[in-house]
Amino acid sequence: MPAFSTHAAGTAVSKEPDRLFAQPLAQVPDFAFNEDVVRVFPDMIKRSVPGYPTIVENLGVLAAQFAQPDSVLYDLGSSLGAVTQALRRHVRTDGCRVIAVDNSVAMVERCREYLNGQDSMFQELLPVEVIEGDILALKFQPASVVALNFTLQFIAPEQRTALLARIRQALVPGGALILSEKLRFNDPEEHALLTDLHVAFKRANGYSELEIAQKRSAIENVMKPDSLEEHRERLLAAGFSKVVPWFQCLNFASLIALP
Ligand SMILES: C[S@@+](CC[C@H](N)C(=O)[O-])C[C@H]1O[C@@H](n2cnc3c(N)ncnc32)[C@H](O)[C@@H]1O
Ligand SMILES: O=C(O)C(=O)C[C@]1(C(=O)O)C=C[C@@H](O)C=C1
Repeated sequence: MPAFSTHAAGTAVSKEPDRLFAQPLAQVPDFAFNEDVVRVFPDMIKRSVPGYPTIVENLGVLAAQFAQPDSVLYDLGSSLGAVTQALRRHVRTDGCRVIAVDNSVAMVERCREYLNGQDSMFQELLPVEVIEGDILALKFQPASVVALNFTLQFIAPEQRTALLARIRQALVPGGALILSEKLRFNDPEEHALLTDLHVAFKRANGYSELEIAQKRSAIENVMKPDSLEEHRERLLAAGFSKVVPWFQCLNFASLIALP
C-alpha cells in the first residue's frame, strides 16, 4: 500500500490510518493537535467529519467569488493546509496571497512540507505564508476571504465573539468569512438523531465502538460546538450583516458570513 494519498487539491499527504483510540486507555487524555494526531490527521478528519472533502474543495470555489484584488486570504487553524491548497488552486484574483495560521508546531511543520510539494506540482499558485501562532493574537491585514474550517469550536466560547469582530473589521467590501463547524442542536430529539447518525457514519468508516467512545471523551473538554442559532446571533453581534448556510451533512455545517 502506498504511504501517501492525495489532498482534494492533488498533492501527496500522509495516508497513515487513524488508530489513536483503538486500544483501551486507562485514562483518555484531552485531545491535542500533537505529532501523533498530525501523522494520521488526513485519515482522521475524512473519516470523522461528514462532507469534509466536499467542504474543502468548494471552499476554493466560494473563495474565488469573494476574493478581491490585492488582499489577503486567511486560513485560520490551517492544520495541514488542505484549505490553503484549495484556495491556491482556485483563486486567480490579482495580488491575492494566502496566510495560513496554526498554533500547533507539529501541524505547521508538516503543512509547510505539503505546500512545498504543491509548489513543485502546480504552476501559477497564489503565494503563501504559514505562520505558527495563536489566531487570538493575530494582527489582521485587509482580507477578502477568511476561512475558519472546524477551528472556532476549539476556541474558548467566551473569546469567540471578539475574534469574529476582529475578522469582521479586517474584511474588505465584497469579502466573506467562511465558517465550518460541528453543530449541536437545541431540540433534544434533533440533537440525539443527528448524533446517532454521526456515530453511524464513523462506524461505517471503520471506527469501533471503543474508538468512537474514547475519541468522544478526548474531545469533550476541548471542543465546544454551538447551535446554528448561536452562530447566527454571534456573527450578527460581531458586525456581520448576513449569514447564509451553504452546506450541511448530519451535524456538520458550513456558513458564509458577509461583512
Ligand atoms: C480541526 S483542525 C482544522 C482543520 C483544517 N482547517 C482543515 O480544514 O483541514 C483545528 C486546528 O486549529 C488549530 N487551532 C486551535 N486553536 C488555535 C488557536 N488559538 N490559534 C491557532 N490555531 C489554533 C489546531 O492546532 C488545529 O490544527
Ligand atoms: O466530532 C468528532 O468526533 C470529530 O472527530 C470532529 C473533529 C472536528 O470536527 O474537528 C474533531 C477533532 C479532529 O480534528 C477531527 C474531527
